[in-house]
Amino acid sequence: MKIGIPAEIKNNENRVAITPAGVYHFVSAGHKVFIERNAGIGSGFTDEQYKQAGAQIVDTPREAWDQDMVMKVKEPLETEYQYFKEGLIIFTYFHLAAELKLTNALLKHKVTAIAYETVELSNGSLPLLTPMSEVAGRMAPQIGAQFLEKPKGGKGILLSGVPGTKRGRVAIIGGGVAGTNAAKIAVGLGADVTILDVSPQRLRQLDVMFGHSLTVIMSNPLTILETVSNADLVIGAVLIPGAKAPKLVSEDVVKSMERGSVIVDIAIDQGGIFETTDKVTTHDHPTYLKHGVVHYAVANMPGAVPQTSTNALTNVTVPYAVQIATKGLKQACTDFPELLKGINTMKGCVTYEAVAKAHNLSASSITTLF
Ligand SMILES: NC(=O)C1=CN([C@@H]2O[C@H](COP(=O)(O)OP(=O)(O)OC[C@H]3O[C@@H](n4cnc5c(N)ncnc54)[C@H](O)[C@@H]3O)[C@@H](O)[C@H]2O)C=CC1
Ligand SMILES: CC(=O)C(=O)O
Ligand SMILES: [Mg+2]
Repeated sequence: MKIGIPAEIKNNENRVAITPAGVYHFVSAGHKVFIERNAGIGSGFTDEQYKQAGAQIVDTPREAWDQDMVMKVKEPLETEYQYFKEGLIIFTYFHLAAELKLTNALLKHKVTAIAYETVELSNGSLPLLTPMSEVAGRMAPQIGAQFLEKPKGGKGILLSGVPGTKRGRVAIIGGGVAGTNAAKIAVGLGADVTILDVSPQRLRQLDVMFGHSLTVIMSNPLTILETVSNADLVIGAVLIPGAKAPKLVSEDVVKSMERGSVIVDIAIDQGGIFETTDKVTTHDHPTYLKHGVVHYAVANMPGAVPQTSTNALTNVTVPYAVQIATKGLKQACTDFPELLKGINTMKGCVTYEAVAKAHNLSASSITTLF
């Protein structure tokens, strides 16, 4: 199979979909890899390193896109829709429940869209989302700490406090991968941390993990109101796989927060869990102020730490991509059923229930389309 790797074009997206080790993996299995010039520079990989691993360097995005399967990191942006063609496989993050225009373009051009974020193992875990949720979760308290500083627009509180003063209060909504990783760092920084989740089983696991170093609370509208209105920093980390994020924190609850408090909505890539995170921000302009609260809503947080993120992401994506290239998509899905869940569109149909629901469409069964 011929695999194309375009350079990422989203704001400050410095990750790339393949490392030289990944190229070597494909080429050893008999495939050809075409990488856009300088696509790896932001992650610390030179064209020379890719060439040595067996890739061909191409000068234009079109040459990278004009292959059988394209691997990317972030969802295709509008300027990339021109490269869509019937039967093309695109393997990347899509977040389609929050992306109507992109969904329509994929359907119109009969593209097979395999979304990293919905590849799901039988135990419900999301192996291709996990590493980036780990990264974004660990970044969230350090970003929050920075925007709590007065010159950055915050109220001017140090999360750890110092002897004789109050510690900063951090509320984390959603105790999955991103939330747990955010909690680890927030506890490490010395903050007073509360984590909320709706799964009783998850609450028990969090209790075992963290002991008395933080407070674990059942998530419901009242506990959200109480915790958020008293927090200096609120981190949104809820996910309903593939679906648009539920708006769990109302505008009134945000209004009840003290001026200069900070919201970091990690779940913004699925639409965000705050009524007030109604727009996505970029690494260039990461925050906006609403009701006196600093809102951070960057949908590609891990793009800012590419040396960590590219390696963590490609460690898990490339082995699946090599299976698809070697066996064909149908056989790869038979051998690795988690990949079947990753297919969001194929042959002009939406094949993922939660995405179809988000756009008032009906989902087709993938097995009838193969
Ligand atoms: N902005 C960015 O750059 C990035 C965003 N993400 C996003 O972060 C979000 C979280 O991802 P993961 O942690 O991997 O998901 P996860 O599935 O591991 O965790 C989600 C948690 O939310 C909990 N939950 C569901 N409903 C809830 C409610 N009403 N109240 C409280 N908790 C609730 C679930 O029980 C689960 O524990 C996703 O939207 C993901 O796409 C991930 C990486 C980067
Ligand atoms: C998961 C995701 O959206 C990201 O890593 O950018
Ligand atoms: Mg997006």
